[in-house]
Amino acid sequence: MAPIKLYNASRTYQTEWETQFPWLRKASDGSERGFCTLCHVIITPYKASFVRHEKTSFHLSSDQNLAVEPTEHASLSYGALPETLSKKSISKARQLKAGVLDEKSENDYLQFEVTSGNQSTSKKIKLSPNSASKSSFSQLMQPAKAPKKSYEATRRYRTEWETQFPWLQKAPDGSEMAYCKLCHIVIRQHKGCLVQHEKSNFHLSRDGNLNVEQTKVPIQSCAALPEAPLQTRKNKARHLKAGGPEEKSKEYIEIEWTSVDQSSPKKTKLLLDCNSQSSPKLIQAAVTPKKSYDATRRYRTQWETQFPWLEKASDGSESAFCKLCHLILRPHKGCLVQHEKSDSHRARGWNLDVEQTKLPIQSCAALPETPSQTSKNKERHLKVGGPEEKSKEYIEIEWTSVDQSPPKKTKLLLDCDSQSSPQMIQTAMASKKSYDASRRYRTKWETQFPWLKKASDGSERAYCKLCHVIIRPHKGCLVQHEKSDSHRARGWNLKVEQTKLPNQGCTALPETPSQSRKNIQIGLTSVDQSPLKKTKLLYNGNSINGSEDFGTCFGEFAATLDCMETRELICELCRLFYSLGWVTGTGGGISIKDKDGGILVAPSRVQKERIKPEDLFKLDSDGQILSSPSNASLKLSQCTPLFMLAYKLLGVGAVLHSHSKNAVLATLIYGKEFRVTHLEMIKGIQDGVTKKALRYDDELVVPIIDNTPFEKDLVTSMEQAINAYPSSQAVLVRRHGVYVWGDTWQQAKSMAECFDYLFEVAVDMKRLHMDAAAKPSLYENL
Ligand SMILES: CSC[C@@H](O)[C@@H](O)C(=O)COP(=O)(O)O
Ligand SMILES: [Zn+2]
Repeated sequence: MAPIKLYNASRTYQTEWETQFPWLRKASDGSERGFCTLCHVIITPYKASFVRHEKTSFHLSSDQNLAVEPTEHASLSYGALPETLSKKSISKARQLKAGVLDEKSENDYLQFEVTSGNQSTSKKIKLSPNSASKSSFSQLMQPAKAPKKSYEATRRYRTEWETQFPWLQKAPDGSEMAYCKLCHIVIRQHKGCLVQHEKSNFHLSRDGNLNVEQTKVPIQSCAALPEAPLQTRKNKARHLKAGGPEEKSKEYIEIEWTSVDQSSPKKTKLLLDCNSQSSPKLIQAAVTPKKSYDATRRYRTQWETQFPWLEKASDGSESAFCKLCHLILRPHKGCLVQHEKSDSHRARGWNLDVEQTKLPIQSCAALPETPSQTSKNKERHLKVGGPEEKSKEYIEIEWTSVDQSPPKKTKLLLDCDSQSSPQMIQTAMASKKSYDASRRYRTKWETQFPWLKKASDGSERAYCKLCHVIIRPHKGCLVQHEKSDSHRARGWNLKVEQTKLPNQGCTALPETPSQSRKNIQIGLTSVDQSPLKKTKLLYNGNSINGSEDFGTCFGEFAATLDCMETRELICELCRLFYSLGWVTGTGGGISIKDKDGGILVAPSRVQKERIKPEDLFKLDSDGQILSSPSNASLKLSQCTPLFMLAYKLLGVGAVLHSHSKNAVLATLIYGKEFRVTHLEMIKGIQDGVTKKALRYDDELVVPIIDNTPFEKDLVTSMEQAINAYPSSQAVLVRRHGVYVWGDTWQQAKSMAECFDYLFEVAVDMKRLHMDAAAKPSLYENL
């Protein structure tokens, strides 16, 4: 292809040319070139070029001697979208010229419809009286002949160009012309013109291809893109992004890149010249991204004045973060404004925290009666001391911020046209009834959410004591908030304060310390900064010596947990017991009393290892339900009547129910009682009467009751067993499992482990034809 000749850079476009060439305008691409408004082509700024162009059949076929006079419409869209006279318009013009239509007499101008893509606009066409010769008039009278096909007219737009020029598409005007999606101009359907256009500053300034972001260079040694010039590299990168034809024949590396529209990263292949002169460094240099628009942006702390809900994102980036919506936002003021207007953000009501306290000005028109977004915006402007404040009247109000900081005074803008009264202001401000307005804060939520209190702004909203954010008075929102990273990062469960370690030779924490227990260990101060509280520190049963007071080892220093901690603990223990095979197949269960005496019980027929704190039921000491899970499909565990037996009869702190195979097998090798002796793990069991730990050489006896088709039918026999064996801390249920209890959950857990071990040993001894109930002397002679 012949190279495109560039015009002399010193040339400038002359407006007076337009007198001679009415179709001519200055090109809108920032250059000094001319633009044919009929053909939509750019022409070098030489008079000779225009003359030449005017004679081309391409132009003639468009012109038809019609001098177009741009109207306002035309100048507005000039240079942008194509404006092609519709055939209907041309034929009308012809008829006018020929005097077939009489509109000519009324007006020298004719209002024409000009089609541009799908749109049509009005335009005036001046009929040039001297332009057409008589012959051309008579020509016009003839039915329109198909114009002689010019070189241009035979050209076709080629879709395959789009591979090379990702900014390209077919002109939306139905013609065969090309169209730049970035510059919004029509270009001749000529590859040279496309290349030329791509190099123009106008286009380059709009070039969206400078956003390639290299994340990894998996190929280590390859020649990459040339070091210079920059534009060439950009072009290559672009070619690759577009998956140009070269890609197939050469080596490439895979890169990830993000598009200007911030959509998720895409993978693409980057072409490499594998002539091996270059190093990976070069690759890197070549593809090192031009900083995208966002990459150069910085978070600005001063935005927080205007947007009280804003903080810098905690992910180390320069992004902004909405404290209410927990959303990361682009560090762009426009985006923040946009976000603030969003329904989701407004539903979180950051701006409903203005509290009007006094109206010092007595007579003033205030906010509109039906407070629309505008009034909210007005308030906001005032809160942030917007520009209007300076020029208008205002009243002073006190308001509290979402961060619960001391009330601030601010000025409320008033439209001082004095039609309104302070009442109106009040009405205006009070009438912002939202969805939330009908909701009420419920104190009982605090049981489940210890970090919760009622917002102190007088509203019905909830407030997180840890995150210092106001939350909608909606349980779902509380649950949601509790799960949020920001909340969890603040360690809602750090409210136990360790005061002393009463005994030096004791381990404090259970073996698998969950976050809450770790917290006990590190002794954090209470979130609400209330005076020191005493708490009990767990002892580990390993330190027990036989016959020690069991309570000394467990009970006295056992940390009692609040409702939420207890809920968490049950979930954790369920997972643990599942892994031991104690609560598989939805069987088995756990119930623990919290420090306020509330009995927490898991739901029935659910996978116990997957339950969540909010799935638990809370009962009082009579077994009455205090709170149920919000998921109404959850039913109370069938084990509940059995758990309640131990609570009521023995006043214990926790009851566990295991379906352990060891327990089941043990019930198969014994009759009415499970008996073992002379096993070290017996020392891990408490005597329910003496409250002392059993000795190694004591005999451990556990009653065995027969199973029933329904769990609830075990109540009678279990009650009898408990009464008949007051020392026992467990009841075995034949072919079913075992119930174990303790004064604290730690005791119950620890004893359940010891029991299980002893059941297993007894079963294994039976396999070895030995009797675990027999004294060792029985075997001394073996
Ligand atoms: C596998 S079903 C087991 C149940 O019938 C029962 O024995 C049990 O331990 C659990 O009862 P649940 O009501 O699911 O808590
Ligand atoms: Zn069971």
